[in-house]
Amino acid sequence: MRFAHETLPQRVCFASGEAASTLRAEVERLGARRVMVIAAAAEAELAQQVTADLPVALRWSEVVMHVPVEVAERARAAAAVHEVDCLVSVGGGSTTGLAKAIALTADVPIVAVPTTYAGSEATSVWGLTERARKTTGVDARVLPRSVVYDATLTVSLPVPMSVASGLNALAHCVDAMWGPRVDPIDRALAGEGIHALATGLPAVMADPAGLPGRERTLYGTYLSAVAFSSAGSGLHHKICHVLGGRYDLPHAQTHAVVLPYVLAFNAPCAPEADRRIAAAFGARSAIEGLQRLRHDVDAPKALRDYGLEESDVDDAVQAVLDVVPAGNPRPVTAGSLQHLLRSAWRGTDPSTMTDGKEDRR
Ligand SMILES: NC(=O)c1ccc[n+]([C@@H]2O[C@H](COP(=O)([O-])OP(=O)(O)OC[C@H]3O[C@@H](n4cnc5c(N)ncnc54)[C@H](O)[C@@H]3O)[C@@H](O)[C@H]2O)c1
Ligand SMILES: O=C(O)CCC(=O)CC(=O)O
Repeated sequence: MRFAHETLPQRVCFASGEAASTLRAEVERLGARRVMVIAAAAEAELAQQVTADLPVALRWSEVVMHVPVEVAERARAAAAVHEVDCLVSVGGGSTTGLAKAIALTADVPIVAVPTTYAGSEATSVWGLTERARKTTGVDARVLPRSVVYDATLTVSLPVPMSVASGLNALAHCVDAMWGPRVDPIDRALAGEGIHALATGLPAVMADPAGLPGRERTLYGTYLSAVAFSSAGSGLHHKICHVLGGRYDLPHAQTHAVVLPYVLAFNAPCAPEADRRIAAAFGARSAIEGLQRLRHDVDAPKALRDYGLEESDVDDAVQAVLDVVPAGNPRPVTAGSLQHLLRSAWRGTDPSTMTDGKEDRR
């Protein structure tokens, strides 16, 4: 066996019901005196609850999904004017993403308090959108120094958003199985992540106010993000980044819709991934396990429901072809991508994707 796996330096605190005291301790560990709290207006109350004891120099609420560069520039300028020495993000992936955009140029530490299952808090991946093009990169400076997971903060996340966001996390696990830098440790983390999410999300559906399902989903989220960050963006993430950046589609729902199509496309040419994903779901095949979960949680079904026009599909195919990751288990052609995206647009049965016999390497 030969591989090198990089474990990222980060403290992770699971602290249900104790975000405020845990966050304060984490900020004190960093010796911070001038904290910038980043929270969207919708999460202002949650943020106030957990940051009341911090030495706050600035509260920032302009948060936009996919982090447009002009929003990042305004936040960076404010952070500089207020001489902040620590960024505390309280919110979903959009909020964490803005903190990362600031840390990328200001080199100040982030403490992240996630309130969705996007997983950005546990990756060193940043994303910025400029003129409808989403650029992503990897930089050690954007990895939050500490993460505080408090499941009570996710109880207010509506069930449909919880499902979509949890499937965003599941997509990190699945895409990690064939990501460009995947190693056996990533696969092990991704398998445990799939198992946690596949049991956590139905529990959230059954009891949205209960903590066990929320805690399990957060645990799966963390594992998914570590696996994804190490393995890198595979075909699924590249497709979703094009759709999110170019057509401003909602991030989590886009992931939730596209995932079964990419899985159905790649699995026939990725037998080990198929076997591991199936085992994590307790199913005969990866796609059977994913489709069962999607049915049980009433997952988002079609891109046409989330703002993509049918006439955008051809344009999207060309844009994705430019960013297909090297080493995808199955060769990607304009024709296969066209079929994949058109199927995802309509929400047709993913098992109608071809079985890949003609492409098997
Ligand atoms: N860099 C990474 O590794 C990474 C990973 C995943 C996602 N992302 C980025 O994250 C963004 C998407 O994140 P997201 O899907 O979490 O969306 P989001 O952060 O935009 O949140 C979605 C919605 O949920 C609301 N919300 C958040 N927490 C809530 C709560 N506890 N209760 C009620 N409402 C709540 C928000 O106000 C918002 O309206 C995208 O820009 C994506 O690119 C980055
Ligand atoms: O921060 C980003 O926008 C890039 C990484 C990312 O979005 C992961 C994902 O697609 O869920």
